[in-house]
Amino acid sequence: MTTRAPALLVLEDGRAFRGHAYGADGETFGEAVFSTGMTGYQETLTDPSYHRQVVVQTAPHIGNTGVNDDDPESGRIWVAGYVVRDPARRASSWRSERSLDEELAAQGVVGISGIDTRALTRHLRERGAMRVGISTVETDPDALRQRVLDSPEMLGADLAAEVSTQEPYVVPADGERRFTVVALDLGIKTMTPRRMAERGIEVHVLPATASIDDVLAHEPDGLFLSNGPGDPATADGPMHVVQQALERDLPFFGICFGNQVFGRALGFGTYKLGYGHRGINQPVQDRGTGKVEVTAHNHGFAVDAPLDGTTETPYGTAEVSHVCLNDDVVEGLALRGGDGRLKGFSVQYHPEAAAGPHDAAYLFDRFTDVMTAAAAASQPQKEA
Ligand SMILES: NC(=O)CC[C@H](N)C(=O)O
Repeated sequence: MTTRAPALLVLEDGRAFRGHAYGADGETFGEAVFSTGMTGYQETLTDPSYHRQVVVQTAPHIGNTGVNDDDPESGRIWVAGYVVRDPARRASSWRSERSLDEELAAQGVVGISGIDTRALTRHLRERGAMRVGISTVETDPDALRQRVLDSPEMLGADLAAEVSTQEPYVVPADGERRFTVVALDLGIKTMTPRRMAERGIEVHVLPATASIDDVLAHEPDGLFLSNGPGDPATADGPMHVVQQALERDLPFFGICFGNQVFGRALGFGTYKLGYGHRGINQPVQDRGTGKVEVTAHNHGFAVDAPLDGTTETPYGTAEVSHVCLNDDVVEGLALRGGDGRLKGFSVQYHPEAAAGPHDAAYLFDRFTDVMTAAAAASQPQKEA
């Protein structure tokens, strides 16, 4: 690979790095975040939750296994920009169909290579996630910084509708259908409905703007809310759908953005983390069983709920079910009815694990358990 043209990266606080063009030429802006995953760059790039974020990979070699058409988590690359230390000079994998550099260029994604990603990551850890610009056309850091300061912030960004499907679609159950679930697409990853389909769930994926009537029209056994980009404090529409579903005792499961929206529906607040959790080896404890699972994360916001004790809500009793052992951030919520039955739950991390470890796959089984128990509870009681 020949050395590409110079490129410039400038953070909103003025720190600048010089490297080389990677992917498309041009200029891009977004929120600078780092991901510590050693594998799974294709899944990272195509995760809609990264919309408007510039991802810094801490793994120094990126692109080694090229790009294939099987692993993407959506129909396109969503990251606003891509920052790597040392791109692979050639891709080597029997599954590879083209190089990552070619793919980024074909999809118009501006990147930068050859910069000290360790120094950049340490800077973001100390100062927090912040806006950034990458340019292959601007050489003056002050001029680029001015444009970074003019670009939109992540706090207050309402982005789910920008990545959501326009039209409803169905992912059929593998084998016999056991349950029907409506999934609100706030930025859903391909692997999530697949994990449900494997368990006999037929998934009706609806746009982020769907109403409770749209949901109920499918006569679902449960409601699911997906991951997604932006600030959960803006997601009022989906939050009302969750509240109306809980009023009707519809079993609920949420992942990531879905966990944050569930938290808001239960009356908790959300807040922005300093630099977030992004990687595939984050330790989380399931407080019900005491077990620790190694999990995949991608979140910059979190739910503000008390770690100890329970909270009474209009829909039942809520508690924090999972916690991150690195920093005590809330990683899951559980809602129980008066009889102690689990009515709904959610996690801040990624049990679909694309990419990542499969420790948390049991949560999809838990969803089928909740739907089974709800169906049993709604059966008319037999005469004694
Ligand atoms: N992966 C997600 O769903 C991310 C949720 C939210 N946008 C956050 O950054 O916290």
